[in-house]
Amino acid sequence: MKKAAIIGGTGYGAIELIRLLQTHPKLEVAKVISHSQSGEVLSSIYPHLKNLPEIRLEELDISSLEAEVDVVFLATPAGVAKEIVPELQNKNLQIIDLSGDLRLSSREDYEEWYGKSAAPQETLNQAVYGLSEIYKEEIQSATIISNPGCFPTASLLGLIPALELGNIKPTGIVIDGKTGVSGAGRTPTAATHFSETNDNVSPYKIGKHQHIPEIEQYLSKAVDADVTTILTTHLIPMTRGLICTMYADLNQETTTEEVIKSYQSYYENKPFIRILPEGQFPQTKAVQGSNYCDIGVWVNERSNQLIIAAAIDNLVKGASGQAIQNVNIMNGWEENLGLQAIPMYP
Ligand SMILES: NC(=O)C1=CN([C@@H]2O[C@H](COP(=O)(O)OP(=O)(O)OC[C@H]3O[C@@H](n4cnc5c(N)ncnc54)[C@H](OP(=O)(O)O)[C@@H]3O)[C@@H](O)[C@H]2O)C=CC1
Ligand SMILES: CC(=O)N[C@@H](CCC(=O)OP(=O)(O)O)C(=O)O
Repeated sequence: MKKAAIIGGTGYGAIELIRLLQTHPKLEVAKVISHSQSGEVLSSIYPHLKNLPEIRLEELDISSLEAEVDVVFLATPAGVAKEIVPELQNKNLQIIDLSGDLRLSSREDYEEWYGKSAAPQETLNQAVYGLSEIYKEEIQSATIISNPGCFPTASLLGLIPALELGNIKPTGIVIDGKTGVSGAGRTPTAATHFSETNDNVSPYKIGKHQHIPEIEQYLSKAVDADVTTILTTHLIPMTRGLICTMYADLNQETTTEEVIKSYQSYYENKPFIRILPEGQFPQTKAVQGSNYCDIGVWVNERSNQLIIAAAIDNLVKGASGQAIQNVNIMNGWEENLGLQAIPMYP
């Protein structure tokens, strides 16, 4: 059994890792590290964890991690991993960062979009982008994984097949994203508190969302040319779930049936991608609590455009589930270990 440490122990990403790893046969949680509440028992903060063996939150001791664990998950806000990972990166550890700190290859882009100083270039160079279905080969030999953001996960999984297969033009792609409130983490803000989010749908971070450069970086990689795109994110009154509905111009006339077949073949043997049959579209409830990404497509023959919708659970495929999937790939294990639960419904 390999051992994992989780940094950022009292956050949503961390408790989702703990939930999922309960059923993992080859990886167990050995240490949960908290900068704000070390010494506390985690179930005193999260009562749903009460019947697990006691998890006492610990302080971070970077020097002892290598001797105690094999895998380190950083489920911390932007700005934390860029300080910690450089101290861990040449030790015998597999490191998975759930934040945006290591996702952008350009330090200037990070500083512009995140408003913080970037990680050292050497750390960025060693980090592999963990979009599991697309970069499996690179992930297999990685020691540092930069886990994708939630909107990038859904939009890249939805768009990359059509771009790589030449179905759509790389210009003028529009991504309309909607997310549940848990995407903003546990600390409440004026924008996320109940009376602001309940009975409301609101666009946010228009033109400024930190996932825009991440999406553009990997769309550009898919076509080997610079791609710009529009992402508009909306906060909606639900706890979990995220859906991106995307619009792109087709390169040539085609049918929904043909595009579905091409997606099915692109994602053959990818256990977490479910391509929906013609006439069906993804919905967040159908993936809730699971690592699935459901994708539906439709050719709008009147405008010669492709509509693609992709739904995930932001905390599972959008964060902790994909992080575990990446550890499975790095270790040569079955990709679905710890991730076999079917979605919760209704
Ligand atoms: N929520 C989501 O749907 C998704 C989240 N992510 C990313 O994953 C990461 C974790 O997200 P999430 O768990 O939702 O966020 P939370 O805000 O719920 O948790 C983050 C945790 O990090 C710790 N932390 C906060 N500030 C600091 C600091 N200055 N130094 C060290 N630790 C700190 C805290 O835990 P403690 O005090 O116990 O150390 C905090 O609870 C973030 O980078 C987020 O952007 C990515 C995709 C989706
Ligand atoms: C509702 C909400 O605020 N969601 C967050 C999700 C970001 C996230 O979790 O990803 P990073 O790791 O890139 O910060 C947002 O849209 O910024």
